[in-house]
Amino acid sequence: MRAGFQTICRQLSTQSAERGKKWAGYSAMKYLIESKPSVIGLGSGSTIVYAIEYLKMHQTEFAKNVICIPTSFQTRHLILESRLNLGSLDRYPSINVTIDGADEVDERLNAIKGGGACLFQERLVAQASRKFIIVADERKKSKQLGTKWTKGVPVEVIPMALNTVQWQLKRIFPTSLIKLRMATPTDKAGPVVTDNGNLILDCHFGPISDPGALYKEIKCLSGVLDVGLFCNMAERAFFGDNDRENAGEMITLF
Ligand SMILES: O=C[C@H](O)[C@H](O)[C@H](O)COP(=O)(O)O
Repeated sequence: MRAGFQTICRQLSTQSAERGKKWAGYSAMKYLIESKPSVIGLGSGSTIVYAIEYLKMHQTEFAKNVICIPTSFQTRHLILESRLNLGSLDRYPSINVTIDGADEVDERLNAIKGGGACLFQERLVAQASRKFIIVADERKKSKQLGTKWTKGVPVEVIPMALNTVQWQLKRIFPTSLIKLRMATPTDKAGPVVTDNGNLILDCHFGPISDPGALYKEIKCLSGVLDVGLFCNMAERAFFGDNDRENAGEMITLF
């Protein structure tokens, strides 16, 4: 009986989160289209699906012509499936604007990313972009990173460096839990493998007082490909309201 009640609560919370994600994805894409960019970056995850859906639904001249740069296998597939123009960083090293999801976002629009193991390509595309926009449902808004997203900061590590990087991290952060991310056993045995053939260490630091400094400290370890802390990159964010249909908030930094 109790388990049934919990299942219903979980379903309701998922449904309301989808409402928030949809508003964020649709609104950000609508906003992006207004500036008529020629090359756009598309992030990964479940919220970005709504942004791509909006573009697909509006089969305008813009949708026919805009070049879309993916940040993952997932997004590449979505772009092709939606019959949009797939581009690459090789051909388009400069991007007008990128929309991407996030796992937690603070008031300065610093974000934890990589909950879906897609951080490295996301950063490549974000750093090639003149504007970077975050889309998320309101649960992701936070006063301090590390307080809402409790699964840890994702760190992408090259497989041959796994043990030594894990050891280094434990030495630098002795009180933090550092865990190799494992796949769901029904989907794959063993660890999660990223689109780049690497592994993910989820690092539980608790509340993060200086995300920029933490990013630099971890990123400089050899064997670390990327760290899921995106600081001073986003200039705008769309947070969808989970309780009300077609509602949300846009935050602009500069
Ligand atoms: O690795 C995944 C990406 O960083 C996603 O953008 C992030 O996890 C947010 O995903 P979602 O929109 O599914 O919450």
